[in-house]
Amino acid sequence: MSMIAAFYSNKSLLITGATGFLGKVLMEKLFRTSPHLKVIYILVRPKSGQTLQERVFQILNSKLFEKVKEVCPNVHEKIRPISADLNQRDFAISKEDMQELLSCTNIIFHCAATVRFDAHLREAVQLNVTATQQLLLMASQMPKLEAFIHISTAFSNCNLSRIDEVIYPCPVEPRKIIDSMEWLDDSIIDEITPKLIGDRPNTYTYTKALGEIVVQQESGNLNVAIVRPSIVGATWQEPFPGWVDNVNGPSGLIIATGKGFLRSIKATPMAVADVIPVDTVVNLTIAVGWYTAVHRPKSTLIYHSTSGNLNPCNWHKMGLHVLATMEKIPFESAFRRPNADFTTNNFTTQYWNAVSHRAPAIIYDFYLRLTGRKPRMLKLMNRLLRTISMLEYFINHSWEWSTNNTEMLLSELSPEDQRVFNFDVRQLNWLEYIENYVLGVKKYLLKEDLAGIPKAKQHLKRLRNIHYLFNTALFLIIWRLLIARSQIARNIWFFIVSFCYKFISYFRASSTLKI
Ligand SMILES: CCCCCCCCCCCCCCCCCCCCCCCCCC(=O)SCCNC(=O)CCNC(=O)[C@H](O)C(C)(C)COP(=O)(O)OP(=O)(O)OC[C@H]1O[C@@H](n2cnc3c(N)ncnc32)[C@H](O)[C@@H]1OP(=O)(O)O
Ligand SMILES: NC(=O)C1=CN([C@@H]2O[C@H](COP(=O)(O)OP(=O)(O)OC[C@H]3O[C@@H](n4cnc5c(N)ncnc54)[C@H](OP(=O)(O)O)[C@@H]3O)[C@@H](O)[C@H]2O)C=CC1
Repeated sequence: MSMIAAFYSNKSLLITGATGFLGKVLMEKLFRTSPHLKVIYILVRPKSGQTLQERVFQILNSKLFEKVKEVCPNVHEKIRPISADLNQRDFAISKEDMQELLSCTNIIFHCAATVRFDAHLREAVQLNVTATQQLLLMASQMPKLEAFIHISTAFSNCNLSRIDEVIYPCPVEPRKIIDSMEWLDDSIIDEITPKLIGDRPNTYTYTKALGEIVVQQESGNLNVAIVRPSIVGATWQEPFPGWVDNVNGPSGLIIATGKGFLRSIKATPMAVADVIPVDTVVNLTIAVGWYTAVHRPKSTLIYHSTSGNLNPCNWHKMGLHVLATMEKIPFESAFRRPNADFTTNNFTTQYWNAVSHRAPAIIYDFYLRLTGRKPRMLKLMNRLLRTISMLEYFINHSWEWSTNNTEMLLSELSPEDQRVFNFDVRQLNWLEYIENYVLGVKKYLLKEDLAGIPKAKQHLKRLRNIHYLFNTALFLIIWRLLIARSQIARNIWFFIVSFCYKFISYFRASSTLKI
């Protein structure tokens, strides 16, 4: 019997960010391994015209939750959605709901955040710092609370190259930042943002670092722990391999590559691709919840959920595996054949952006115009290039994360728990993982049917022929123009033609002699 699973039985949990990528996998695993847990409260906001109930219904009826329904048929009774907006005072939770949360919650998993790299500092501070502070305040009024688990990111201190499982200070105290956001206007915030974030690449990593300091400073007597995942990717094993449902991190780039939009990207090929499967992060998080509640460590422990120091894979290897898988399992209706490469300096990046990204988009838009349709490819390409420019920082640096606490926790688990809540990334086979990832992107994100693979292959063959035809035509046109304008080109042309003529004559003569 798993000790961790037994621990969560009869517990009331509170999860923020449960509708997000990580939150959903966390809920799924908790229900599947501890079907006797009492209730999971989730803080949800109405979104895209959907009520809370509709959002929960959609999650429970998704493919991800299929296995849960087998072991926990009354799962819908055990999820209690609470209307909340983490941007509002007291999260805009009703008095009755607040009362219930305060009196019943045993464990909190705080996953909600804005993960956008371009979020305005005010918005990022509100969600990643102020909301964390408010949640800690709520937690301090929960008499039954046993543990508070905060999900941060391994990149919160990405301005350092070696990162230990400790909280690093920031020059300006989070409380001062929170205060200033209340009275500074947007234009001044815009002006001071670069100075505040310093050598971090965006407001996301900066505010996640502030969030950690808030956890450290304001947790009082609570049992608190922080989990820091690196780049979270599709599931490795559970509930099934390759599940993913958003375009963040590598997933969007896998789509852009498979559909033939992305042809080159500035990267350091030998830099570590610190991708970590979402189920590995979730297993660690659940184990951390158990350990923090049961063993009550004296200080706030930080756990790195990273792959680089235990089972490294670099971008070159990852890129090759992605492309090789796309040969076998192509995506449908590709714009061009998937054939991406890494560039290593700004000049070649700009060159390939012009030649391989913008030029084909302009040509395609011209074709759309000719056929009476609305041009859209250049706009799409520019958005993709903007997205890539924001991700580039993470594929051009390497970090070394220590994982002492994570390894300590693994050694504390019983063999059964090590199996059920496996977060030992050393067992990950990258080749297999990437194949499943690409397949998962195709099935769960793009919703493409595997029966369409032969047609997709046919389409790629057609694209290859168009590519050859286009290149040959382009070569002939350029050559023709050169011959018309340059004596040197004409001389080269006559030299090649006479050489070929002589070669054929010689070949003919020698074959006649043999007879
Ligand atoms: C020799 C061999 C060679 C072989 C070579 C082979 C080469 C090829 C192999 C290729 C594969 C190898 C793997 C390489 C992976 C590298 C990944 C590194 C990730 C590092 C990540 C993170 C570390 C930190 C981890 C954390 O701790 S945090 C979690 C991560 N957080 C994020 O990843 C948020 C990012 N995103 C945003 O910050 C917003 O998305 C924003 C960008 C502002 C746009 O924002 P905006 O333009 O306003 O609008 P959106 O609606 O958001 O999106 C607008 C449009 O862009 C699309 N799109 C959004 N995203 C992405 C995305 N990723 N990739 C692509 N498209 C995306 C979206 O589909 C929409 O398309 P559309 O609808 O227009 O068609
Ligand atoms: N994905 C990754 O690569 C990594 C993620 N992390 C961390 O993991 C955690 C989860 O990330 P992930 O699941 O990928 O992110 P998602 O963007 O998928 O999920 C974010 C969650 O936060 C919720 N949320 C956002 N704003 C509000 C709000 N105002 N009120 C209530 N809820 C809100 C979202 O709700 P809604 O559905 O309503 O938008 C959603 O449930 C984050 O803390 C992130 O920093 C760390 C490292 C890497």
